[in-house]
Amino acid sequence: MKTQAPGVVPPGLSTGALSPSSTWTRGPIVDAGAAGRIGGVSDLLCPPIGGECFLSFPISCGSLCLKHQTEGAFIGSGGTPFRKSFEQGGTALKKSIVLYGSTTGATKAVAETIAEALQIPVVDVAQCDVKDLESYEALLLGSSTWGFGELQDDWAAFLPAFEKLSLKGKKVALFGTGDQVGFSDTFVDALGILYDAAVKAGAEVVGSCPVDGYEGRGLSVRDGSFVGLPLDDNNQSEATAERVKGWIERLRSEL
Ligand SMILES: Cc1cc2nc3c(=O)[nH]c(=O)nc-3n(C[C@H](O)[C@H](O)[C@H](O)COP(=O)(O)O)c2cc1C
Repeated sequence: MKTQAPGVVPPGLSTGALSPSSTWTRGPIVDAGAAGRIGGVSDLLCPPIGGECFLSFPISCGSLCLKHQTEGAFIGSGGTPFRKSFEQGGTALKKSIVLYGSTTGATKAVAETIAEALQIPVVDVAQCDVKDLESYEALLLGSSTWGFGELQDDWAAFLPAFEKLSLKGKKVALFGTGDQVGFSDTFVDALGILYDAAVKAGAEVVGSCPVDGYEGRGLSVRDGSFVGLPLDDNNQSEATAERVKGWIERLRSEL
């Protein structure tokens, strides 16, 4: 860790109930990925240590860490408080990767958005060596659905190798794009296929979504919820950005 000279909270950032100038000092610069990312723009780096808490947020020149002497302090951006993350003890995001299959680019675009927001690698399943997945603690799997309820082609080719993995102790989150009007009975069925494969391999699947707001149903609905994040750029493109954003925020606490 490198340490910086004392400073103040950069302008434009809210420190909640705390004064940005009187009590905050600029702390060490930390590799945010190594320290763990928790929520929104700000990242809580670790739980209180010796009565201090350490918080960071990405800014254009990197990740700046602020140190405050008061337990329970929080910092946020855009009005989002991070006290909740703080109270949860600052769990770091597991070592995660996004793996996607996409034929016309819709799922690829979502995969890249998710990977960028979580600052984790993203790989096209068509280019993936299954051995490369073993070192990850969490896999975010994306696939579109083709035919009538079939996995995207590259995913279909990869599935036999994927099914041989042991995913015991690992977490899996699923997302996918589909068309709930043209294919109302097989809407995002790929999520259901990947869900079954992940559960069979011993993974814990997180990131389910309520069915509210969707007309399509199919294999991806279990116990009244989608097993992952369903997206429909064919009919509800205006909802995609918000759905992705909300899902990412929930995932941060589930991964
Ligand atoms: C021939 C064809 C079959 C499709 N079958 C389904 C389907 O069964 N279920 C579904 O939800 N979407 C289905 N879709 C819609 C695609 O999954 C959707 O357009 C998706 O966003 C494509 O994503 P990609 O570009 O990442 O492959 C189908 C589309 C086509 C053209």
